[in-house]
Amino acid sequence: MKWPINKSRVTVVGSGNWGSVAAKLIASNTLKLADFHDEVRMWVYEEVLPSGDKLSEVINQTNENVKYLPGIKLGNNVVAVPDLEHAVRDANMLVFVTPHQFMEGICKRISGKIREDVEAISLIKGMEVKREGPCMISSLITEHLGVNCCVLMGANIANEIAVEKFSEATVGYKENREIAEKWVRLFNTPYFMVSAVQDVAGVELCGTLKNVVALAAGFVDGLEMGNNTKAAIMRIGLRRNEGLFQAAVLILGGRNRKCAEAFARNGGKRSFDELEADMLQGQKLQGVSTAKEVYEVLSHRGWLELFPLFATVHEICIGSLPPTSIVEYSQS
Ligand SMILES: NC(=O)c1ccc[n+]([C@@H]2O[C@H](COP(=O)([O-])OP(=O)(O)OC[C@H]3O[C@@H](n4cnc5c(N)ncnc54)[C@H](O)[C@@H]3O)[C@@H](O)[C@H]2O)c1
Ligand SMILES: O=P(O)(O)OC[C@H](O)CO
Repeated sequence: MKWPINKSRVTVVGSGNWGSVAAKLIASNTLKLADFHDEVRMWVYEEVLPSGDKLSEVINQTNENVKYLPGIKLGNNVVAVPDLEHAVRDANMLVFVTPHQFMEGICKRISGKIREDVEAISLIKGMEVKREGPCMISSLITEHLGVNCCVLMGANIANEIAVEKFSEATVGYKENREIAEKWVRLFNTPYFMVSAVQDVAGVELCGTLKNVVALAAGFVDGLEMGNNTKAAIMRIGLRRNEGLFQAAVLILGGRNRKCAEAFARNGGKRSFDELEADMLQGQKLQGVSTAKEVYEVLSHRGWLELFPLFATVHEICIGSLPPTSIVEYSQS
């Protein structure tokens, strides 16, 4: 039998809720695609479980991420690796899917320790704000690692994709259509339909800002204002950017919305840190820090009045405004 000489090796950097589902999707495809090695390494930020066992060892024994995706088999070709450098060193396709606040540290740790021919993709929603301005996570990866970085975003709640309910996502790429199509083949399944567009910034921004919109929706739910109010808040707040966010606002079933609902129900008396710790069992909220980052960018540029929804969400999150402001500002 003749094997292709240049088979690609994939490593998933991250093993939370979406990271584990991404590994499952990819592993189902590498078994079928002749130009990929079957094995998919998944970097695990090591944790000791209440049983005293190490998470990475339990994943390899049970083929399940018992903490972040319990009850779902990842595929026998997924190998959990707790050593970050070991996880990435042989891969030429790196899939980044950690909470965004950890990415800069991860990039610094692996800089100079990856193959020269690496192609990267980010599934991460978030941004870093520097003195020079905002930096989306795909740009952060490119800057630190010197690699091309696509993005994959969509109306994707990981737990639903894990049980193979139909959904879709978009790969955003800069120039190389061939690479984008390779990523599409790696992720696409009958229940996860992936397409590609030549627009990294648009795809990544929609995915990222959706988490702030989801907080606004959660505040309205917590105030028990109903669906009409929720739709009105979205439309008024985003009127200048309606088209951009039409798809994003549909994704309201996730963790950001849920925690924001609890925050508003408690009248803002319990912080998001507390709610995250109580409600998410180690999973991380991205919307609250994204709201802060977006606020800093808007404030720096003098654009706060142009994006009242984003500004109000941040001020509610930090306790400068009560949750009811999400409705009041729209009425003014
Ligand atoms: N979960 C979803 O439905 C979903 C869907 C689409 C996109 N996303 C995005 O994917 C990204 C990753 O989210 P997730 O759901 O896979 O993660 P998660 O919130 O479920 O899990 C948190 C992860 O962070 C790890 N972690 C904790 N402390 C760490 C540290 N100091 N350094 C490095 N890692 C640490 C944990 O081990 C765990 O793997 C986020 O940007 C999120 O917005 C999530
Ligand atoms: O659970 P959330 O709120 O982080 O949302 C999950 C994804 O970002 C939805 O696309």
